[in-house]
Amino acid sequence: MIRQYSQKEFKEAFIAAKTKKQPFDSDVLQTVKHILDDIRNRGDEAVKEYTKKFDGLAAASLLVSKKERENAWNDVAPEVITALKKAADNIRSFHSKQLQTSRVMEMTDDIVSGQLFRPLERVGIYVPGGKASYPSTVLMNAIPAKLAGVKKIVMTTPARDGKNIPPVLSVAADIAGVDTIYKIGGSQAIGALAYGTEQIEAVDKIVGPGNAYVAAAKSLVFGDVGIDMIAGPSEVAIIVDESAHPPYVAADLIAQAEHDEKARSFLFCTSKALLAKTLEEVKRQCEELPRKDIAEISLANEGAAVLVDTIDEAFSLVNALAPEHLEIQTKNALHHLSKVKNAGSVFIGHHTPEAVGDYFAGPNHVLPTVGTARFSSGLSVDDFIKKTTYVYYSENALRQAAPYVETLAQEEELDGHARAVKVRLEQ
Ligand SMILES: NC(=O)c1ccc[n+]([C@@H]2O[C@H](COP(=O)([O-])OP(=O)(O)OC[C@H]3O[C@@H](n4cnc5c(N)ncnc54)[C@H](O)[C@@H]3O)[C@@H](O)[C@H]2O)c1
Ligand SMILES: N[C@H](CO)Cc1c[nH]c[nH+]1
Ligand SMILES: [Zn+2]
Repeated sequence: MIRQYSQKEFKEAFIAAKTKKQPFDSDVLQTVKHILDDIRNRGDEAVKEYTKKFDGLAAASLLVSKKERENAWNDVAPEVITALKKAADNIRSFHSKQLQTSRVMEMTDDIVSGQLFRPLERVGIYVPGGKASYPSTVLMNAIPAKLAGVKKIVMTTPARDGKNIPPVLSVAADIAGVDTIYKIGGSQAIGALAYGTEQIEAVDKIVGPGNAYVAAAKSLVFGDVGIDMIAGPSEVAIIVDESAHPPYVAADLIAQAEHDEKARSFLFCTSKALLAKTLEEVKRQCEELPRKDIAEISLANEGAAVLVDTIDEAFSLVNALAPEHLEIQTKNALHHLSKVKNAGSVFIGHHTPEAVGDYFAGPNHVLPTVGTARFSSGLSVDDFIKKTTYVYYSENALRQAAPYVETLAQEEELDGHARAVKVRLEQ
């Protein structure tokens, strides 16, 4: 099942190796290029054709109507609605503390400078819906946008049954404050959001995960619109010592593996006996899993277990890997937090499975993958805010600055820049 690697082998296979960063191949890219061009040229007509072709939905309007949104509430179990509302409260509370307001950096009689914080006007949220529905992803994407003050949040997701979107996605959208929902999936959704059609107004930024077609489309429209990130397959790295419980560790490795055949679950363990027990437990638990096939493929092809001498060695490998999720299941786990340099989100102690973060705890579950946690962060309120700097100088302040500005302008041989200062001080 999960293969064991020496530290050296692990470094070669997962860190030094030039892992493919783009989660799509050139065939997918070509298909998506064609779809995007078609949508730019033919608008709604093309969107409808692809929606019929890929999702089996043929409809005059792809908008989820007010009536459909109201009816959805009758089709979702009360306990699911309660859980969504409770999760939404936690996500809102966590993200509300990320909010920053415009700030003044300097304020004297002669100089005022600062930063204006302004929300994006229109944001598109892609919610995957090909193989499964993810209401948690609706909350994770829409709540930070709403808190940031985005004026219009437009969500798209495919109608899996060829008719309607899953009611639970519509209910989650209502709870999170989504304004408009369209029954569109894949690259045609990304194209419609990026370029606009007769029915759909273009947005300023597109966020949310999706399959290879969605990822390829997001990479191609970037520049015309903003995007959050290109999400690759999910990952978890778990650091454990002899205090860990094999059934807990195994369950968490499997929880990530059941997402996708390409998901990556890594174990770093200081105890040989515990490592062996955990791998046995993984085998046993997989047998009971409805998504056994996906998890087994993922664990066998993409998983790795590494025996380390010390916890510090485990952190050194994990920091080089920069995983999407890191779990620390050791004694005094909180004390190790300071050793984390690169990871999307960290889950600390024996009673904090990553699943609690996927749904409920408050931090965002849209996180950097395949090593990109070295230079980027998970989705947050900041993704929906633009920061504009401003400066005011009095004549006196300009006079003080003039010699320096003119010197630097001359150094760069930009006489026009120097003149823009001089001309104001000549009389
Ligand atoms: N990182 C996260 O937070 C997170 C959360 C939820 C899901 N995910 C990931 O999102 C992905 C969801 O994938 P999915 O497929 O279930 O749903 P999806 O909604 O991303 O993709 C479905 C769409 O793909 C398009 N498509 C399918 N086959 C096509 C083809 N041959 N040519 C052109 N377009 C085609 C169709 O338009 C269809 O509507 C999974 O990999 C899952 O692990 C990630
Ligand atoms: N673990 C996923 C991100 O890697 C998010 C998710 C959604 N639902 C369940 N899990
Ligand atoms: Zn998950």
